[in-house]
Amino acid sequence: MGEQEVPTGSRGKRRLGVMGGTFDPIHHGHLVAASEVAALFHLDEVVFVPTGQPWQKSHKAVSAAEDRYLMTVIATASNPQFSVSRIEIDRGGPTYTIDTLRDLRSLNSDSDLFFITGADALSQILTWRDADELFSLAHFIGVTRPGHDLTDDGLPKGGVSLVEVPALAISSTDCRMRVAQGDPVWYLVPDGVVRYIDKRQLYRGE
Ligand SMILES: Nc1ncnc2c1ncn2[C@@H]1O[C@H](COP(=O)(O)OP(=O)(O)OP(=O)(O)O)[C@@H](O)[C@H]1O
Ligand SMILES: O=C(O)c1ccc[n+]([C@@H]2O[C@H](COP(=O)([O-])O)[C@@H](O)[C@H]2O)c1
Repeated sequence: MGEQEVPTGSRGKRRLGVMGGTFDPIHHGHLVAASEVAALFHLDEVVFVPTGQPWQKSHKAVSAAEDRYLMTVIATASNPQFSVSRIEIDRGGPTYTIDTLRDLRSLNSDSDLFFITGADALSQILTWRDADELFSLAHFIGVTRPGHDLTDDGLPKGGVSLVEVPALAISSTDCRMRVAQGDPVWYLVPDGVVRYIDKRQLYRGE
């Protein structure tokens, strides 16, 4: 991965990062990725957007949107640069990033959008709805993730930046399995999320 130039964006515009995910549960891999990209790309804010109905995960059980939303709020509450949007949860129906970017553009006409994805998600992006149009609405930033190759092969030139972030071999799947087996998730997810999982008895029967 070569050194990437940081896109300057439009003069005078806010720089709004968008971190989309199922967040079932949110973990430190998500938070470190967002924090690193915010610093490297001089973002004013990163909005975390929990998916409503992730259509490519429809064969899997996904926790209630309100639980995933609240865990995301708990995990991000202490960082003044981070916020959480209900836009995908409240829209209803299958979640498409193209709809989210269109909505965020009209709600934030003063901002350039930077969509943050891990290497695994970036490699699937051409399977997303209206993939061609995604790159005209936001600049995409792919981040390294252990076990996945980070590449922009086949993606529009100038539409994507690739960045290395501290490697955290954490996945939501692994966190859910650990809870199901009675193993700790302390320090993989924020403390408040450990408490929330316990309080709501999430992932116990999986
Ligand atoms: N450890 C990590 N390092 C870097 N990026 C990550 C990491 N974990 C997740 N991401 C990225 O965060 C976004 C949201 O991921 P998601 O909520 O699906 O978490 P996940 O750990 O991949 O979940 P699951 O194991 O349930 O598939 C995706 O773009 C994903 O690539
Ligand atoms: O738009 C699509 O068709 C699409 C298909 C799969 C995933 N996404 C988005 O990619 C992000 C990561 O998704 P996931 O399933 O890995 O949590 C999240 O914001 C999803 O809404 C988007």
